[in-house]
Amino acid sequence: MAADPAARMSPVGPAGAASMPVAAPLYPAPPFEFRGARQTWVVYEADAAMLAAYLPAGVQPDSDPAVCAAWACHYPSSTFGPYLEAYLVVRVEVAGERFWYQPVIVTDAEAPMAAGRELWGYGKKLAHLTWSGREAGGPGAEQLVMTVERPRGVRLMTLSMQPERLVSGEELVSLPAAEMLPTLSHRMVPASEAGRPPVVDELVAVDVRPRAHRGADGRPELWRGRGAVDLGSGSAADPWQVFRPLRVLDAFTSLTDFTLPLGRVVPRS
Ligand SMILES: CC(=O)CC(=O)O
Repeated sequence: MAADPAARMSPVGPAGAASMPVAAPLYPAPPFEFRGARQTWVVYEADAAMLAAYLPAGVQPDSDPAVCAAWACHYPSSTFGPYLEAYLVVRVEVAGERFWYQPVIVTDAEAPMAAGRELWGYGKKLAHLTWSGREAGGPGAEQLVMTVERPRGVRLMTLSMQPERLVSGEELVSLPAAEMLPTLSHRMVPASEAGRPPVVDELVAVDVRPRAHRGADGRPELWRGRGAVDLGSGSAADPWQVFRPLRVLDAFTSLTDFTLPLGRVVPRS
Protein backbone atom coordinates (compact mmCIF):
# COMPACT_ATOMS: atom_id res chain seq x y z
CA MET A 1 0.00 0.00 0.00
CA ALA A 2 1.34 3.51 -0.91
CA ALA A 3 2.34 5.65 2.09
CA ASP A 4 0.12 8.64 2.87
CA PRO A 5 2.27 11.73 2.04
CA ALA A 6 0.74 13.61 4.95
CA ALA A 7 1.84 10.86 7.33
CA ARG A 8 5.40 11.23 6.06
CA MET A 9 5.43 14.99 6.58
CA SER A 10 8.28 16.05 8.84
CA PRO A 11 7.40 17.94 12.03
CA VAL A 12 10.56 20.02 11.58
CA GLY A 13 10.98 23.19 9.53
CA PRO A 14 11.28 23.28 5.76
CA ALA A 15 14.55 23.29 3.84
CA GLY A 16 15.55 26.90 3.17
CA ALA A 17 14.31 27.99 6.60
CA ALA A 18 14.80 31.65 7.43
CA SER A 19 17.05 31.21 10.46
CA MET A 20 19.15 28.72 12.43
CA PRO A 21 18.71 25.96 13.38
CA VAL A 22 17.16 25.27 9.98
CA ALA A 23 15.23 22.25 11.28
CA ALA A 24 13.50 24.38 13.92
CA PRO A 25 14.14 28.09 13.19
CA LEU A 26 14.35 30.53 16.10
CA TYR A 27 12.38 33.16 14.18
CA PRO A 28 10.27 33.04 11.00
CA ALA A 29 10.78 34.59 7.57
CA PRO A 30 9.59 38.16 6.81
CA PRO A 31 7.32 40.06 6.90
CA PHE A 32 8.16 41.25 10.42
CA GLU A 33 5.00 42.80 11.86
CA PHE A 34 4.50 44.93 14.98
CA ARG A 35 1.07 45.82 16.40
CA GLY A 36 0.29 48.29 19.17
CA ALA A 37 3.96 49.28 19.46
CA ARG A 38 4.58 51.93 22.13
CA GLN A 39 7.81 53.82 21.39
CA THR A 40 9.09 56.63 23.58
CA TRP A 41 12.01 58.94 22.77
CA VAL A 42 13.83 61.43 24.93
CA VAL A 43 16.05 63.50 22.64
CA TYR A 44 19.04 65.26 24.20
CA GLU A 45 22.50 66.74 23.68
CA ALA A 46 25.61 64.79 24.73
CA ASP A 47 29.37 65.23 24.66
CA ALA A 48 30.52 64.07 21.19
CA ALA A 49 34.09 63.36 22.32
CA MET A 50 32.92 61.15 25.23
CA LEU A 51 30.89 58.78 23.04
CA ALA A 52 33.36 58.65 20.11
CA ALA A 53 34.62 55.14 21.04
CA TYR A 54 31.14 53.76 20.30
CA LEU A 55 31.21 54.96 16.66
CA PRO A 56 32.82 52.84 13.91
CA ALA A 57 35.20 54.33 11.33
CA GLY A 58 33.43 56.65 8.89
CA VAL A 59 30.52 57.41 11.26
CA GLN A 60 30.52 60.87 12.88
CA PRO A 61 28.00 62.88 14.93
CA ASP A 62 26.38 65.48 12.67
CA SER A 63 26.70 68.17 15.36
CA ASP A 64 28.70 69.18 18.43
CA PRO A 65 27.31 68.68 21.04
CA ALA A 66 26.04 65.40 19.58
CA VAL A 67 22.28 64.86 19.40
CA CYS A 68 21.30 61.55 21.01
CA ALA A 69 18.06 59.83 21.93
CA ALA A 70 17.17 57.30 24.58
CA TRP A 71 14.46 55.17 23.02
CA ALA A 72 12.17 52.81 24.94
CA CYS A 73 10.11 50.20 23.06
CA HIS A 74 7.22 48.20 24.43
CA TYR A 75 6.18 45.60 21.84
CA PRO A 76 3.16 43.65 23.13
CA SER A 77 2.61 41.84 19.80
CA SER A 78 5.12 41.12 17.03
CA THR A 79 6.43 38.39 14.72
CA PHE A 80 9.13 37.85 17.38
CA GLY A 81 6.63 37.67 20.25
CA PRO A 82 6.12 40.26 22.99
CA TYR A 83 9.25 42.01 24.25
CA LEU A 84 10.82 45.15 25.67
CA GLU A 85 13.77 46.95 24.17
CA ALA A 86 15.90 50.04 24.88
CA TYR A 87 18.26 51.96 22.60
CA LEU A 88 20.76 54.78 22.84
CA VAL A 89 21.11 56.36 19.40
CA VAL A 90 23.27 59.16 18.00
CA ARG A 91 22.43 61.42 15.06
CA VAL A 92 25.28 60.90 12.58
CA GLU A 93 26.42 61.59 9.06
CA VAL A 94 28.03 59.04 6.70
CA ALA A 95 29.16 60.09 3.24
CA GLY A 96 26.68 62.98 3.17
CA GLU A 97 23.63 61.01 4.40
CA ARG A 98 22.21 61.40 7.94
CA PHE A 99 21.03 58.59 10.20
CA TRP A 100 20.20 57.64 13.78
CA TYR A 101 23.17 55.35 14.55
CA GLN A 102 22.37 52.60 17.11
CA PRO A 103 25.47 51.81 19.20
CA VAL A 104 23.52 50.44 22.20
CA ILE A 105 20.53 48.09 22.15
CA VAL A 106 19.25 45.80 24.90
CA THR A 107 16.30 43.43 24.81
CA ASP A 108 14.70 40.85 27.07
CA ALA A 109 13.90 38.00 24.64
CA GLU A 110 15.96 35.56 22.56
CA ALA A 111 14.17 35.70 19.16
CA PRO A 112 14.45 39.49 18.65
CA MET A 113 17.97 39.37 20.05
CA ALA A 114 19.16 36.77 17.47
CA ALA A 115 17.17 38.22 14.56
CA GLY A 116 18.36 41.74 15.28
CA ARG A 117 22.02 40.71 15.38
CA GLU A 118 21.85 38.39 12.36
CA LEU A 119 19.64 40.35 9.95
CA TRP A 120 20.22 44.02 10.67
CA GLY A 121 23.48 44.06 12.64
CA TYR A 122 21.74 45.31 15.78
CA GLY A 123 24.43 44.76 18.44
CA LYS A 124 21.88 43.65 21.04
CA LYS A 125 22.60 42.31 24.50
CA LEU A 126 20.18 40.68 26.91
CA ALA A 127 19.10 42.78 29.89
CA HIS A 128 16.42 43.02 32.56
CA LEU A 129 13.95 45.70 31.45
CA THR A 130 10.82 47.02 33.13
CA TRP A 131 8.12 49.17 31.64
CA SER A 132 5.28 50.99 33.35
CA GLY A 133 2.64 53.27 32.05
CA ARG A 134 -0.81 52.93 30.60
CA GLU A 135 -1.18 51.92 26.96
CA ALA A 136 -2.53 55.30 25.93
CA GLY A 137 -0.85 58.51 27.03
CA GLY A 138 -2.72 61.73 27.55
CA PRO A 139 -2.65 65.04 29.32
CA GLY A 140 -2.31 64.37 32.99
CA ALA A 141 -1.63 60.69 32.30
CA GLU A 142 0.76 58.86 34.53
CA GLN A 143 4.32 59.10 33.31
CA LEU A 144 5.90 56.34 31.21
CA VAL A 145 8.98 54.75 32.77
CA MET A 146 11.50 52.23 31.49
CA THR A 147 14.36 50.83 33.55
CA VAL A 148 17.33 48.80 32.30
CA GLU A 149 19.51 46.60 34.51
CA ARG A 150 22.38 44.39 33.26
CA PRO A 151 22.88 42.15 35.09
CA ARG A 152 19.84 42.40 37.35
CA GLY A 153 20.65 44.86 40.14
CA VAL A 154 23.09 46.99 38.11
CA ARG A 155 21.01 49.93 36.87
CA LEU A 156 22.15 51.30 33.48
CA MET A 157 19.22 53.56 32.60
CA THR A 158 16.02 55.09 33.89
CA LEU A 159 13.99 56.81 31.18
CA SER A 160 10.81 58.70 32.00
CA MET A 161 8.40 60.64 29.88
CA GLN A 162 5.34 62.65 30.86
CA PRO A 163 2.91 62.86 27.88
CA GLU A 164 1.27 66.28 27.79
CA ARG A 165 -0.09 67.11 24.34
CA LEU A 166 -1.30 65.25 21.27
CA VAL A 167 0.57 66.41 18.17
CA SER A 168 -0.25 65.96 14.52
CA GLY A 169 2.07 64.16 12.11
CA GLU A 170 2.66 67.48 10.29
CA GLU A 171 3.67 69.25 13.50
CA LEU A 172 6.01 66.40 14.42
CA VAL A 173 7.77 66.57 11.07
CA SER A 174 8.53 70.27 11.69
CA LEU A 175 10.25 69.62 15.05
CA PRO A 176 14.04 69.33 14.62
CA ALA A 177 14.45 66.95 17.57
CA ALA A 178 11.92 64.51 16.07
CA GLU A 179 13.56 64.21 12.68
CA MET A 180 12.65 60.84 11.14
CA LEU A 181 15.93 59.54 9.73
CA PRO A 182 16.81 55.96 8.74
CA THR A 183 18.52 53.99 11.51
CA LEU A 184 22.07 52.72 11.04
CA SER A 185 23.91 49.73 12.55
CA HIS A 186 27.36 48.19 12.28
CA ARG A 187 26.92 44.55 11.24
CA MET A 188 30.06 42.57 12.09
CA VAL A 189 30.29 38.77 11.81
CA PRO A 190 33.63 37.28 12.88
CA ALA A 191 35.31 34.62 10.74
CA SER A 192 35.03 31.02 11.87
CA GLU A 193 38.67 30.30 10.97
CA ALA A 194 41.46 31.68 13.14
CA GLY A 195 43.45 34.58 11.74
CA ARG A 196 40.82 35.58 9.16
CA PRO A 197 39.17 39.04 9.08
CA PRO A 198 35.42 39.35 9.77
CA VAL A 199 33.33 37.75 7.03
CA VAL A 200 30.86 40.64 7.29
CA ASP A 201 31.82 44.20 8.25
CA GLU A 202 29.24 46.64 6.93
CA LEU A 203 26.94 49.52 7.83
CA VAL A 204 23.25 48.66 7.47
CA ALA A 205 20.51 51.29 7.19
CA VAL A 206 16.84 50.59 7.87
CA ASP A 207 14.10 52.93 6.73
CA VAL A 208 11.20 52.37 9.08
CA ARG A 209 8.89 54.76 7.24
CA PRO A 210 6.05 54.73 6.36
CA ARG A 211 4.41 53.90 9.65
CA ALA A 212 0.70 53.46 10.18
CA HIS A 213 -0.23 55.46 13.26
CA ARG A 214 -3.10 54.12 15.26
CA GLY A 215 -5.59 56.01 17.30
CA ALA A 216 -9.28 56.39 17.90
CA ASP A 217 -10.88 57.49 14.58
CA GLY A 218 -7.63 56.72 12.75
CA ARG A 219 -5.86 59.89 13.92
CA PRO A 220 -2.19 59.72 14.76
CA GLU A 221 -1.38 58.71 18.31
CA LEU A 222 1.67 60.87 18.96
CA TRP A 223 2.24 62.75 22.19
CA ARG A 224 4.84 65.32 23.13
CA GLY A 225 5.84 66.07 26.69
CA ARG A 226 8.65 66.21 29.20
CA GLY A 227 11.41 63.63 29.37
CA ALA A 228 14.34 62.64 31.57
CA VAL A 229 17.17 60.13 31.13
CA ASP A 230 19.44 58.96 33.94
CA LEU A 231 22.43 56.89 32.78
CA GLY A 232 24.15 56.78 36.17
CA SER A 233 27.78 55.69 36.14
CA GLY A 234 27.37 52.71 33.79
CA SER A 235 29.25 49.47 34.45
CA ALA A 236 32.59 47.97 33.41
CA ALA A 237 30.90 45.93 30.67
CA ASP A 238 28.48 48.65 29.58
CA PRO A 239 29.91 52.17 30.03
CA TRP A 240 26.66 53.90 29.05
CA GLN A 241 27.65 56.95 31.09
CA VAL A 242 29.52 58.25 28.02
CA PHE A 243 26.07 59.03 26.51
CA ARG A 244 25.05 61.10 29.57
CA PRO A 245 22.64 63.96 28.71
CA LEU A 246 23.94 67.53 28.89
CA ARG A 247 20.53 69.03 28.01
CA VAL A 248 17.15 67.48 27.16
CA LEU A 249 15.71 68.83 23.89
CA ASP A 250 12.33 67.11 23.56
CA ALA A 251 10.31 63.97 24.33
CA PHE A 252 7.72 61.98 22.38
CA THR A 253 5.68 58.82 22.66
CA SER A 254 3.76 57.05 19.89
CA LEU A 255 1.44 54.08 19.46
CA THR A 256 1.81 52.48 16.04
CA ASP A 257 1.47 49.42 13.85
CA PHE A 258 4.33 48.86 11.41
CA THR A 259 6.21 46.37 9.25
CA LEU A 260 9.98 46.33 9.81
CA PRO A 261 11.76 46.04 6.44
CA LEU A 262 15.13 44.45 5.80
CA GLY A 263 18.04 46.87 5.46
CA ARG A 264 20.34 48.32 2.82
CA VAL A 265 24.13 48.40 2.97
CA VAL A 266 25.57 51.93 3.15
CA PRO A 267 28.98 52.62 1.55
CA ARG A 268 31.33 54.31 4.03
CA SER A 269 32.63 56.89 1.57
C1 LIG B 1 14.02 41.87 15.71
C2 LIG B 1 14.57 43.23 15.72
O1 LIG B 1 15.74 43.42 15.92
C3 LIG B 1 13.66 44.34 15.51
C4 LIG B 1 13.72 45.27 16.66
O2 LIG B 1 13.60 44.82 17.79
O3 LIG B 1 13.86 46.48 16.43
